[in-house]
Amino acid sequence: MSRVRTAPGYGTHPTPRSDWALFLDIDGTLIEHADHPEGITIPENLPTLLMQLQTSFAGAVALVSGRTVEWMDRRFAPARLAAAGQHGAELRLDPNGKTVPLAIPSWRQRLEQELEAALQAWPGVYLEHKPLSLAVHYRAVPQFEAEVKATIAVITNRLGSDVELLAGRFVVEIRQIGLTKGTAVKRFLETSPFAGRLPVFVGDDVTDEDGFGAVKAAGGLAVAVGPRPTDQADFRLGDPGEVRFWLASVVAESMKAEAAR
Ligand SMILES: O=P(O)(O)OC[C@H]1O[C@H](O[C@H]2O[C@H](CO)[C@@H](O)[C@H](O)[C@H]2O)[C@H](O)[C@@H](O)[C@@H]1O
Ligand SMILES: [Mg+2]
Repeated sequence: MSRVRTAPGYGTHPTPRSDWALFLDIDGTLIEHADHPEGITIPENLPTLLMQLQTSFAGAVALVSGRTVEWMDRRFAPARLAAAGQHGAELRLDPNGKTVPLAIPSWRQRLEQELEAALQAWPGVYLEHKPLSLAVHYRAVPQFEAEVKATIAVITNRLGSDVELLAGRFVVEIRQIGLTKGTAVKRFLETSPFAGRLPVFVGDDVTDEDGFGAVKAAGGLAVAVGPRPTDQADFRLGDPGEVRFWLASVVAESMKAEAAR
């Protein structure tokens, strides 16, 4: 596998192969972070880029995110991809198929009520309501991190053993135990058109480590985005702008190869 480095400031990335199965995280990987989950900007050419990638890899491209699949469809329209949402709690193996919720947490309503009440103590902390999970964001007020995390731990401890906390950057995701980006990737790799391809996972955060682990266990490659240290990365790109630039070059290569056939 050759390692490519281009202009200064541009990270390392693998040489593309037409037999890749590509797994893409969203926030911090395809799009730049913003202070609020709905404050992000979708670059104008991103939906087209995603559709071109689907063509380049015969449909073997999936979004694997903490976001809901409904959010992905709405914000990336007209692009519609295979997808795993809410950190593996929902799955859509076929872009034209239905999204399957894999976990309906029994504790969600009680947790929502208790968190809503408790988090009022820290103005600026935002509770994101997702159907199968909840996310507590403290990006706007990072000074409250320790107190917010301690409070979440106390509340979730009361809810039983099937609750899992997942700490990301300025966020604590609360979800049903046992489903991760890694379990989602494994499921994709058992299914056409992903099965039999070389899996490549691109992600920026601690929640992507499960995805990295799953592709590496299948002989694939992990591409880290941004500065967060990780032992699993084979390659590293600096930020979502570099990721999009790289993916566009992958599409261009694939179109050139197709035209030469
Ligand atoms: O798995 P990802 O695609 O990386 O999604 C992870 C979470 O992303 C969103 O939250 C994060 O991005 C927001 C916008 O930049 C930012 O304001 C927040 O602090 C970040 O945690 C999203 O809101 C979550 O639902 C995702 O799980
Ligand atoms: Mg991310």
